[in-house]
Amino acid sequence: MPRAFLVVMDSVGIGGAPDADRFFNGDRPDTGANTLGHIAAACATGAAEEGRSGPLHLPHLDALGLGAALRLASGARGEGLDADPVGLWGAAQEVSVGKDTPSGHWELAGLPVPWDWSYFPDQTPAFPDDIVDEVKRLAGADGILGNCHASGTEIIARLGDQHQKTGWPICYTSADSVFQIAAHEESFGLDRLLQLCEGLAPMLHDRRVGRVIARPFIGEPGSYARTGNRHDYAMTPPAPTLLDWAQGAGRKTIAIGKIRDIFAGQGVDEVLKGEDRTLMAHLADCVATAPEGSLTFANFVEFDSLYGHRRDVSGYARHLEWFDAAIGPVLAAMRPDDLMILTADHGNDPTWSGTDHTRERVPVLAKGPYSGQIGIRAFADVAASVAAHLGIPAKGPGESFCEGR
Ligand SMILES: O=P(O)(O)O[C@H]1O[C@H](CO)[C@@H](O)[C@H]1O
Ligand SMILES: [Mn+2]
Ligand SMILES: [Mn+2]
Repeated sequence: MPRAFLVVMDSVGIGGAPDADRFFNGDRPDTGANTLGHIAAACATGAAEEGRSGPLHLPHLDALGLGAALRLASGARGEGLDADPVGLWGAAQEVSVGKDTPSGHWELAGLPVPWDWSYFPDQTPAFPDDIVDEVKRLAGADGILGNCHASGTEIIARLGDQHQKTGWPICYTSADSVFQIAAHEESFGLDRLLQLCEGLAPMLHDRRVGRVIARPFIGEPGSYARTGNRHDYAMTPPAPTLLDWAQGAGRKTIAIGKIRDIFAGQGVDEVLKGEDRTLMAHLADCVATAPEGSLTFANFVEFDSLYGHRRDVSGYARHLEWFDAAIGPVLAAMRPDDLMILTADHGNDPTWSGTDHTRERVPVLAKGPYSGQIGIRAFADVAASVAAHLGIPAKGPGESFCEGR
């Protein structure tokens, strides 16, 4: 029975979104943002030489059509990405009115977000008093720190010391629909932070704030570092997604990385977590051993969290090159009737101003028993195509691009 592997390279956008002018980093619209295109250009001009060198080298992804998808989506020629695609390839654009991770993943899974998320204004204080009061009550603290838009690494460097002295949680947000709480794992306590976030989440979900995110960190003043114990408390998807369709059809569903959190556990049978390098080993194991008819859904977050938000062009290029080298043997180990789709959920152009995601089209690259160009599709077509390949009913608005190919 055919198996499917849906792999999201978090934030690997390819520009060209027709509605980019309606999304912002600070005051600057996202018009012209192009994560892959600008990284490739920086590499070609010698502007991304930390820990790597020269033109962007992605032979496996390019053979699947990454460079061709970039040209199709945005008209940009990615220097070094010139292969003639061998598989099924194209691009997709989002309709949900959010450039965040849940919006992108839900829509890829066949569920465009049917509402506008709530966002907090880019001002200080950013949060209304009743939310602040609830945080204080749940934390047993007399106040909060932050209460503003911020980058997570910058705000713990700035306020970590004060946090340790007062015991007040550091609360911040971004251009996404998120309420983030940073606290020291030892002086504040990891369990206490997780309980705080879990307790606060229902109030914020009721207001259509998509996620409350625990951001634990360790260390001393001047050397604070975030840990892998981040936890997202996300709103439950308002309707079944590809994961539920597959599970409902009796298929095994395996979530690699953040997928369970993004879907609030809905439709997930098994969870495999870790850093991206560990996740690639999990993906390889799933290709080797996942049962007939199963769906494996993976998210590789470090493109976004370690490099995109940090506006680290060399780091992003390094991670792309690591991913490309590591995915090669995984692709080679697939069975003839397997389908693997490699795509992304939004952009996060590391050459752009600000530290937020960028509205972009995304690549859709597939290895499996299909080939050809699929054009510029809807995100939801990915779910419909996976469902068609698995031979299960699709319940979303998408159309399969596998049919007849
Ligand atoms: O700057 P950090 O804390 O990494 O935050 C980023 O991560 C959040 C959730 O993915 C985004 O909304 C963005 O704010
Ligand atoms: Mn994302
Ligand atoms: Mn992000």
